[in-house]
Amino acid sequence: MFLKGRPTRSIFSFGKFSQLQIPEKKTIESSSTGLDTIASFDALRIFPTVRAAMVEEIKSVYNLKSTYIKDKQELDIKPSPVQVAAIRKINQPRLRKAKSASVEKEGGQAIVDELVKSNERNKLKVFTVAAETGSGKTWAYLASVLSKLKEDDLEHFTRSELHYEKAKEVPTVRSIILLPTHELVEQVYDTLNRANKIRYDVDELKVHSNYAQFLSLPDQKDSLNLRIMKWGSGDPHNRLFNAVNNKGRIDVLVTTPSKIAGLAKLTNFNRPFRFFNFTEYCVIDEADTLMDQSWMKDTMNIVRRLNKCKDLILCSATIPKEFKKTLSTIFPDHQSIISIATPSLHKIPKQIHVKIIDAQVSPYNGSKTRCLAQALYAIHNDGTEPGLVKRIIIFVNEKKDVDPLVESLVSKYGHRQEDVIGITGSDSALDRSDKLEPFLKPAALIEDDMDRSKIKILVTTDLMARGLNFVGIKNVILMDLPRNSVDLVHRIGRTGRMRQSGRVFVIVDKKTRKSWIKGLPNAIKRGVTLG
Ligand SMILES: Nc1ncnc2c1ncn2[C@@H]1O[C@H](COP(=O)(O)OP(=O)(O)OP(=O)(O)O)[C@@H](O)[C@H]1O
Repeated sequence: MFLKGRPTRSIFSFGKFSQLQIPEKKTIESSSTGLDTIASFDALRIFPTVRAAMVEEIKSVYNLKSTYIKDKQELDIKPSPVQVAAIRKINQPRLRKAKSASVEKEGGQAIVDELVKSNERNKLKVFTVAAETGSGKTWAYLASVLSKLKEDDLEHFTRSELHYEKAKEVPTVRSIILLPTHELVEQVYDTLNRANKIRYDVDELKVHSNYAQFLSLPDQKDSLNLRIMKWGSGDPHNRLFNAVNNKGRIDVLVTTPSKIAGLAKLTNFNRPFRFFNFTEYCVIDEADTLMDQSWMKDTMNIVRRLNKCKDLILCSATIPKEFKKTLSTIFPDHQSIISIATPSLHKIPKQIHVKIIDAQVSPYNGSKTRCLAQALYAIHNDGTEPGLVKRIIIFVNEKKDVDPLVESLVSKYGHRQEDVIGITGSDSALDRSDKLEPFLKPAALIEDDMDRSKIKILVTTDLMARGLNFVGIKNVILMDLPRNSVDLVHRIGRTGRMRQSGRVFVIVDKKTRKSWIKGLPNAIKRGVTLG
């Protein structure tokens, strides 16, 4: 195993495929202050109704199968480290608009003061949020964005109720969440939708008096009542235009960069980007993907158009080496970049156990498929997850290998056709969503499974490795060594999410049986940062 870097911080280098930026010590230290003292969302600056809806949404999808808790209402939801670190830094209040120039300062000085304040109020701030997989980054940025939308509404209301009502009719998109795939658009949209529907009793929230009048409004007192829209693959462009033109502003638009970039090709709409002229908050999730060369053009075309954007939040579980350079070319003013990184960034959660299986030895004699079949048999019969459908995710590097592997597991190794599912980018969005469904919710009881499956195997590529919130998956098998350490982190991160346990089996053969990969399990156990 390569251990390099200063003795105090050993790095596990993923061979020549090492692509992960070593997290900066000062960033981690500045993000870590107070992590151990803040054990409740109440201690964080979150708009009260957003906090209430968030906690209830997290409870609503919590996987009780990994706990001894019977009723979700008994859950005590505490903020994860990235949520503490990100919300504290992002949700800083900006200078609010002064009612009138400060009377004691006459003439020029008052104007200068107001200009300085106006710059501060409207200056673009770029936040980078980096934390390990499954650590709750989605709510780390949603809590911040939704709080700002509510604070802005409160400010409108404070000026006058008429002003507040008029603001709702302005045809604009107030905030955008950008994600790389249709599945992630669905996932974040579903999270927002659930939170938006949560009913709360404002009286029970014990809110500060300056919220009371605002929160007694009919459209505030029972639920967040935000206008949330997903604009995914297959959704026509005029669906966005009609939504904004006919019903007024959209609070949160969840979409992909290519959807918005596609507006530029429209000839039958004048000024198709006009709805983004007043967008104030933008999140780029899986930012290292959306800012790599294949996505960069679309992503940056959008960011450049958001000339009223105040907060740009770049979020990811991995910071590749070139990411820092990319950022400094786009945002030369380093002062405007506020980096947030948790101590566990680029570390595999310790509750994930990694095992290397050598397909070169007997009885596999170099056949990785035979080795895989044996691993599946062993998992199937190891007594874990009793009574539940065991779900296993297998990652291969090449899309062309998915179907042949599915076929081989069924025809050669006796698995039932309905128990082995292959997903690639060639599948339609609808097919992918149907196939993924059993893996995106807690394990079902065998007797409740429509196919009476005892095991459900998903064979897929890195397309499904990023960001997807697989629920309660206990076994991930890497049929091929990932191309680099970024992909390794995301594949492994489909299990062991939010402090749950998980196992990862890495199958190697003479081509990939590098000496260093054998050091991976021990490096993870020792909490070594991946390079
Ligand atoms: N404070 C919390 N306490 C318990 N569970 C939480 C908390 N915050 C979020 N979760 C749950 O943790 C799971 C993972 O959250 P999320 O998908 O945001 O992780 P992530 O950091 O974005 O992962 P990835 O890097 O893989 O995208 C979700 O099911 C979410 O409901």
